[in-house]
Formats: sequence, C-alpha cells, structure tokens
Amino acid sequence: MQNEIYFAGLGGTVPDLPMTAAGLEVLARERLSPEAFGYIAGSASTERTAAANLAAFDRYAIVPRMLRGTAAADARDLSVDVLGTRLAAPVLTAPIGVLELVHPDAERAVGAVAAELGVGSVLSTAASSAIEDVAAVSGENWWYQLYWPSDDEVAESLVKRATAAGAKAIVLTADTPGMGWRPRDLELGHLPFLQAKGIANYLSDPVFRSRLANPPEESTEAMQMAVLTWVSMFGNHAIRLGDVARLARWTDLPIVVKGIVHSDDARAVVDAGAAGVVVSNHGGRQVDGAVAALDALPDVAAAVGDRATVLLDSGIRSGADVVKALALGADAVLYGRPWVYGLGLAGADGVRHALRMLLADLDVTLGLAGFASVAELDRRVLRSTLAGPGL
Ligand SMILES: Cc1cc2nc3c(=O)[nH]c(=O)nc-3n(C[C@H](O)[C@H](O)[C@H](O)COP(=O)(O)O)c2cc1C
Ligand SMILES: O=C(O)C(=O)c1ccccc1
Repeated sequence: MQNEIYFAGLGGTVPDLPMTAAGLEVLARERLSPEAFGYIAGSASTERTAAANLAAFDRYAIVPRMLRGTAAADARDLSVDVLGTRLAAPVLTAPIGVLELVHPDAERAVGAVAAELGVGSVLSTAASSAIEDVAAVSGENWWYQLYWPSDDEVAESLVKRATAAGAKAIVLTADTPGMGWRPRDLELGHLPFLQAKGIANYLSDPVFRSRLANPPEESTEAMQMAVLTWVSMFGNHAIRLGDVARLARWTDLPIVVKGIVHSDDARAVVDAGAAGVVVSNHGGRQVDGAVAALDALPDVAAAVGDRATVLLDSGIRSGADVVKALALGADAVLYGRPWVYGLGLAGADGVRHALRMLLADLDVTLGLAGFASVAELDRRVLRSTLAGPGL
C-alpha cells in the first residue's frame, strides 16, 4: 500500500504541505522571513557545488527488477544497524545550527519526531537548546555533532556533557574550521552565527561561562559579550588528525568524522581511530567548486572498506536518492534541508511530514525496484546514465 508509512498514525489526513522536498522549499521561500530562508537555502559563493550535489544523483539510474515478490509492504525491511544504533530506516537528521531562527521548538521538535519515527538525529553544537534539554525528548538514537572550539576545555566539556546526556556517537565536523563565503546571508546583512540563537550549548556550559566577565542573563551588553566570546572561539583552524585520538580520550563513544570527500582523508581518520565518516561537503556551504558528495562516495567507501561506517549527506531529497547512496556504499544518510523547511512551515508537524515523505518514498521505491531490504543494495542496482548501453 503506497502510503502505509506516510499515513501511519496520521488517521488518513493529508497535512496541508507539499509532497516533495522541492515543493517544501518553494513554500518556505514564500512563508519564511527572507533571513531565515536565505540562511537555510544559501550555500557558498556561486552555489555550484550545492547544484552539483543534486545533479550527481542524475548520473545514476536505478534498474528495477521484476517479479521478485517484494512490492508488498510487509515484505520489506528498511532497518539498519549503524555504530550499534538500531534504526528503523537508514536515515538520521543532519546536524543543523541556529534552528530557533526557523521555529521556537527547534531541535527539541526534531529530536522528538526522529525518535517517534525510529530514525536517528544528530544534534548540532550550534543548537538553540541545551544538550540536556534536547536529550530529554530525543529517545535513544541521537548523536552529538562537535564544532571543536579553539578553547579545548570548552570542547572537552561539551563532549562530556553529550556523553553523560546519552549521545550514542560524537560527530566531529571537519569541514568548518571557519564559515564559508555565504552571499545570501551577506546580502541581507544577516549573519546567523552572530545571533544569540545558536549558543545555548555554550550559555549552559560551566567552562564557557567561566570565560565571561558577567553572566549573559544580566544585560543585553553581557549577552553581546557572550556572543562575541563564542564567535572568537568558534573557528578553529588548528584541528589536526591527531586530535581525533585526543577526542577519543574524552569519551568512550564512537567518533564519526563529518565532511570527508578525499579517500586519503577517509583512510587517515579511520587509522586515527574514527569509527565512521560522513561523506559530505556541508550542502555546498563551505568550499564552492568542491566535488559533489555522491561523486566522492565510491572512493571513500572503497578506501575504508569494512573498517568503518560510511554515511552520506549533501543532496538527499527523495527515496531514490537514498537507494543510490546506499548502492554506492553508504550505510545510512543524513537528511538536511527539506525537514528544516518543514520545521519552519509547521514546527514538529512539518518535520514529521518531511521525514515520513522520505521514508514512504524510500519504502515504495525499494519494493518496486525489486528489493526486500536495504541490505541488498549494491552497485549492480545502478547504471551510469553517462555510460551508454549496458551496466
Ligand atoms: C542551515 C544549515 C545549518 C547547518 N548547520 C550545521 C551544523 O551546525 N553542524 C554541521 O555539522 N553541519 C551543519 N550543516 C550541514 C548539514 O549537517 C548537512 O551537511 C547539509 O545540510 C547537507 O546538505 P543538504 O541539506 O543540502 O542535503 C548545516 C546546513 C544547513 C543547511
Ligand atoms: O551554517 C552552517 O552551515 C553551519 O554549519 C553553522 C555553524 C555555526 C553556526 C550556525 C551554522
């Protein structure tokens, strides 16, 4: 039944939201403030890497198989085990910072809906709510994303708080030692990271607070000083491979390095102790002109083999996109912008809508393509649309 996953628990009603990721973006452009929309939709410079991320999926086509008895919903299994985390589908919500710019329920809505649907969530360091508050509603399967501040003691404190709060993995984002060149934010004169909306994890951190002359709650000026203190420690160009091992001394959790697109880097971080990598170019928001994430995936997957878990983000918009990423070597994907538009349009309901759309589309696509489980997907499922006849 086409809509089983989508309608489960909805009582058969269709929310008043578009049924595609592209449709959500169009509606978000109409309804959200220009600042919020520009922040989400914007990428680095000419935004050609953001476009390349989507175009890369068009260079592969799924070749459906027939008469295999897999089109019935109860014949299918989308579940996966990633780093000891059992997920109902190979999907986690990507870490997205400053979500209060979009909706007051921010990451609490995202964590709760992901848990309700049995998928994972990754909480950003630049979140609008404190780690412990998000953990309280996010169920079991959430990971913590670390932007390693230039103050190591603050970094250590954040990691230890996330570990104590029940995170199942630490995701070290390697591609953002500083912010990319983002024309949309610059044109609006609006720098989201200068807002007090993305520093809840710092304001709630005892080590960070010890760096401030005055409690931020005391006055507008004290809050501004807190924001500037955060900005001064956000960028950290000094992080190196050896820091992966240092991070591992602060926590027993598996470490995943996010933002890997070169196979040498993938091999090196796994040698340095990472249990996983996220093949990602940050949705094209960092290095414009960088390789599309999907194009980087096969080499990275080959480089790490079965030594580490491989995830992919940057361009996942549909069920077919998930099938292609898994077929090219990913164990799971991070889902980004579409649910952020959903959050902005309808809070938790919008996040649920965006996630269910992806899961239902994946379920139907997998079954109609002739596969009973995501574990069956490999390169033979696809053909290159560039390669001419044959597989
Ligand atoms: C508005 C926005 C904020 C983001 N904030 C973070 C963040 O705080 N930490 C992080 O590791 N990645 C962050 N990312 C990158 C995402 O985790 C993910 O890599 C990216 O959104 C994937 O691209 P896609 O959404 O186009 O599929 C952000 C992305 C967007 C669009
Ligand atoms: O905008 C981003 O991509 C991002 O990663 C970020 C980092 C810090 C604060 C807000 C967003």
